[in-house]
Amino acid sequence: MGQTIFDKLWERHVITGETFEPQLLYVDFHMIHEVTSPQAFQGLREAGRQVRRPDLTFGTTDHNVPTVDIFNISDLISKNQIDTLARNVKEFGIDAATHGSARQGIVHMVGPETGNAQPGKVIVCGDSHTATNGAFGAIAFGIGTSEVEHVFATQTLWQVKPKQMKVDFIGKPAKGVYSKDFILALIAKHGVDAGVGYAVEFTGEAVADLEMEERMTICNMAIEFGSKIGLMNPDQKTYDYVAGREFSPKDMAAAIADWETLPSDADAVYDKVITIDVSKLAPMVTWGTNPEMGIEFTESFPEIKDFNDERAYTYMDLKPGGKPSDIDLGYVFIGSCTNARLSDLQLAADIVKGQKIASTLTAIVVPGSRPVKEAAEALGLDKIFLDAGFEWREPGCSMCLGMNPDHVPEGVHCASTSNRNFEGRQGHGARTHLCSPVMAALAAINGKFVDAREVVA
Ligand SMILES: CC(C)[C@H](C(=O)O)[C@@H](O)C(=O)O
Ligand code: SF4
Repeated sequence: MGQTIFDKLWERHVITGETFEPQLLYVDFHMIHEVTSPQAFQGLREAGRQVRRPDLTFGTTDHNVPTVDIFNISDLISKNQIDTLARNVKEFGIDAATHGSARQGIVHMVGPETGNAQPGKVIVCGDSHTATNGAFGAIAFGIGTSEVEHVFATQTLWQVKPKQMKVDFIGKPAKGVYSKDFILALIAKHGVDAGVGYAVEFTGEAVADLEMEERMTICNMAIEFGSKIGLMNPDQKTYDYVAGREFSPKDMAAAIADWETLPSDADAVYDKVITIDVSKLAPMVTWGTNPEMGIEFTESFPEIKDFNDERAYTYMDLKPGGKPSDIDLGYVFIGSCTNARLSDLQLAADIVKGQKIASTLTAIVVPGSRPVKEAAEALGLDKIFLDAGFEWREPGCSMCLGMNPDHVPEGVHCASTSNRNFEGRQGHGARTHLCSPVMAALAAINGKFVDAREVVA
């Protein structure tokens, strides 16, 4: 019987234990950030332990980073977490993209950018969007703080092998429809719980056609589909992305020869298969308070079917039957580990170029990392955004979640390229509408959502 990429990677990493019982997995790479690592370091210290493989561990600061002046951290908890990370990596001998350094960025951007995200690896991080790295053909998943401590001490982790699902994206998308729309459409159709207990392989010609950055957007939101693990088969685009980075393999030819054995076999068996024809998709916009509460731009907000819908409509101050184009937007946020890579900013800048944002709203662009910020500035994208009336910020998680000074004001509707639209996620009473970077850029210009298919040539 054929094997999936997931089977192959799992098998390579099991140290001990029986299938369907907890098995001890070897961890190839461990990313850490300032929010979920302090207690784990403290645990090590109290037990008199060291980090077993500091060379396989890498840190960055992201969640608490102020994006106007990164060194002016007025919130004491934030400052303490950022200072603590700097102290801990120093004490335990870990390499890090420290505050303000050239490699700094959102943790799920730093792994790929430094060449640490590679096919064949098991990658973990104390953060739920770690599956972003799965786009490289890796098993990558988020872990809790006690597991972070376990990985520090042993470079291993106990895990039960999950079931497997294949999500086949077939067809070619219309212009104006992006990978963000693929994943939002999958979640809207099947729900935020559909992936619970599964490792999800995203595959099909529509995935093969995507560039690596667009692929990462899909794997990033596996957790919004309920799955800790989302992954893709590596191909030439993957190898080209990994090559030439700081931590890419010294012998790329040998690495590629191995990576070519990883993709799922044609006769591999899955516990569940979902097929989505992306040629039938339209740009997506969420109307409610979880990522499943999303519709195609041309649809109306659905009828109330349960208490959750009722509560979401009240929180969002919207009504069934309304349209995305009716939403009175006051904010636009282009950022986050879902959609703040260079290609996202380029797509948004192409829309914005030579235009002005609507006078009724505030719009900010927050590059996901310093390398992205610098590359964007080298291309003059910062000027395009600034000329249009956007703010151009320092990299960090920013307005994706209210852990730093960037908040959407209470009651204000925000078009956001991030991944979560929970109550209060972008600030107390903030009303988030998830969408692609192009939909967000168009919304900034028009003051309301418009159909990207009618604008993108
Ligand atoms: C703060 C962190 C633990 C959290 C996560 O795990 O995802 C955050 O990154 C988020 O996106 O909600
Ligand atoms: S950008 Fe948002 S989703 Fe990504 S790690 Fe930061 S807070 Fe989490």
